[in-house]
Amino acid sequence: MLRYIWSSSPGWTILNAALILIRGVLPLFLLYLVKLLVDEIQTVATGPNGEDAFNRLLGLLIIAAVVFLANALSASLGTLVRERQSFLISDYFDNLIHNKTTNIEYGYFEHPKYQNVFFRALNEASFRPSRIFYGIVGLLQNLITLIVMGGILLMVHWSISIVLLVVTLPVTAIRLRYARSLFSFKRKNTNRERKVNYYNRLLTSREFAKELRTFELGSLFRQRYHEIKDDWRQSQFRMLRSKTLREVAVQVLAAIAVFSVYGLIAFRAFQGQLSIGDVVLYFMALQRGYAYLQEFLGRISGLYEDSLFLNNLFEFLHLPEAQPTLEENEKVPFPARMKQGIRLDNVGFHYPSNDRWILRNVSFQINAGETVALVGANGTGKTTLVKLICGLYKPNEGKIYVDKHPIDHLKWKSRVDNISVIYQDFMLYNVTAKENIWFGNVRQQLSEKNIKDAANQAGINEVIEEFENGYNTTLGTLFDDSEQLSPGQWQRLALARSFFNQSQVVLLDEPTSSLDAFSEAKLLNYIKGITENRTALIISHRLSTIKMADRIVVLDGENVVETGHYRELMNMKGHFYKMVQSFSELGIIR
Ligand SMILES: Nc1ncnc2c1ncn2[C@@H]1O[C@H](COP(=O)(O)OP(=O)(O)OP(=O)(O)O)[C@@H](O)[C@H]1O
Repeated sequence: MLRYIWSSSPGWTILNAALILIRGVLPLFLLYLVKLLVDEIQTVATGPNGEDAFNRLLGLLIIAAVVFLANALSASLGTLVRERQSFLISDYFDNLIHNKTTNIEYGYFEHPKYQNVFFRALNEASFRPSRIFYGIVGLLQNLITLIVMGGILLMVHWSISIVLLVVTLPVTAIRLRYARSLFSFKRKNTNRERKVNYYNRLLTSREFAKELRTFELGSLFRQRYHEIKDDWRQSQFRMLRSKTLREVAVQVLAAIAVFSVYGLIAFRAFQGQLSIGDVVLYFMALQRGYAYLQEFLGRISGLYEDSLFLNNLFEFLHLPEAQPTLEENEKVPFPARMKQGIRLDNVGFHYPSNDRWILRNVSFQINAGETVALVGANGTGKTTLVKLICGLYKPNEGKIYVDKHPIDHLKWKSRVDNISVIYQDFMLYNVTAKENIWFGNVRQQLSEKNIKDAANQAGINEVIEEFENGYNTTLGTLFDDSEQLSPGQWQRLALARSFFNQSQVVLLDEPTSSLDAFSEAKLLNYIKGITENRTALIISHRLSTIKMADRIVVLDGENVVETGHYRELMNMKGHFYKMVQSFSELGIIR
């Protein structure tokens, strides 16, 4: 991190170091000038040669004013420089985090065990690194001041510095202990803290606002929020209270020790060993020295606390990444023109969070150029299968092939270019309509014509063109001058995204679930057109969509139970037939 700061802005770093030095020394210089001033005032007031002494006094006053101003200016400049450098630190950590979140396996995001790690790291990451930086700068500044201040106090008596150190150490020990307990308390209670955050989100964010009102869930959620929060806050408060009580006890002892030293200085002044200027200097040095020492040790405990919390960030940054089966340069590109298609060979899969098999011994082929409909009751693993083909998860057993190549032997980028997908929970990007479609493949030119073609194929062109800013309209409800689409229109936009990507394979997970019958009929024609030259896997509960497929693969209880064309399967009067019968009675398959 320090190397990054230095290499990004050596000039600012040097300025910062110079300011640390100046800000460390100037207050002491000012203190010394005050002593000289007091002595000089005494001389002017009592001495015979008034004019000379008065000129010296004036000179000292001017120097003190300049030092005072320099001290104030260096404080303002210091804030500016530190702020500038803290931007760099926050950029540095943002880069580390974003690099990790975009590259770790997708599975981490769906695994409850890792939600705590994510929460702890990302919650603290926004401010801890900058705070550590501020802490180190302050610590260095304090250290310089303290060394010189210690020297001044040594002039009074060697024991004063030691007394100050001894009386401030117990408070520091108490704070360090508290930092450690707070850290382990927060780690142990991450789940509770996440729950509090969750209920807060339920109460405050847009996505829940509709149901919150229609089901009148507000007071229930508020009650739960407070129950968890109060309990958690009380435990935290108890820890804080015990720390404060201990601190108060040692502060009383510290005050007694400090005032004994004041007494010692006064005693030596009475004995005529110190001038009034000396007394002022020592009194101020003692008072400031004590304050600086407290600040210094406070910063040490603050830094200790911040560094403990930084462990959370490192825990996240060190989450192990998947070992690729082959290095990227050993992988082969996706076939320029697929010949055999996609083949699943005895695929078995369970999610990392548990051992329950979702798919077992699943074998079937999607021939090149063929459209296959994957059907099955809810929860039979259809979406999971899409995630496996997209490479979000790896099968625990068996393999998936593209032609003769195991799918994980294909170069990742060529895989992304050649397999486009619409997930069941596709994203609603709050960006322009144009970009929403272009996101289907950002490696392709953002050509207005191709975007419009894709929108036309998905039947969303007219809707977009009606907006005042056409394709440049920002969609959603998050930003000014946006236009919101209906769920069906969003779905068509998502389809346009996948049409924009001129991929060989399209995977559509319930692509027509939100469409009205008219749009669906129109869209099915488009899908037919689109899938004519492509290899397609469509998941759907809609009979109209299923019927369109060249072949149907029926999933049930972990594996494939039937495959064939719609007519064949209906004539077999097997699983699919029963499913169509019962589902159409229930209205699930339409
Ligand atoms: N991230 C996950 N972690 C653990 N289990 C999961 C996860 N995602 C899904 N499952 C489980 O896997 C099973 C299959 O889910 P999947 O979403 O693949 O079903 P589906 O056939 O697509 O269902 P639907 O028709 O409702 O869309 C379900 O029992 C579900 O509980």
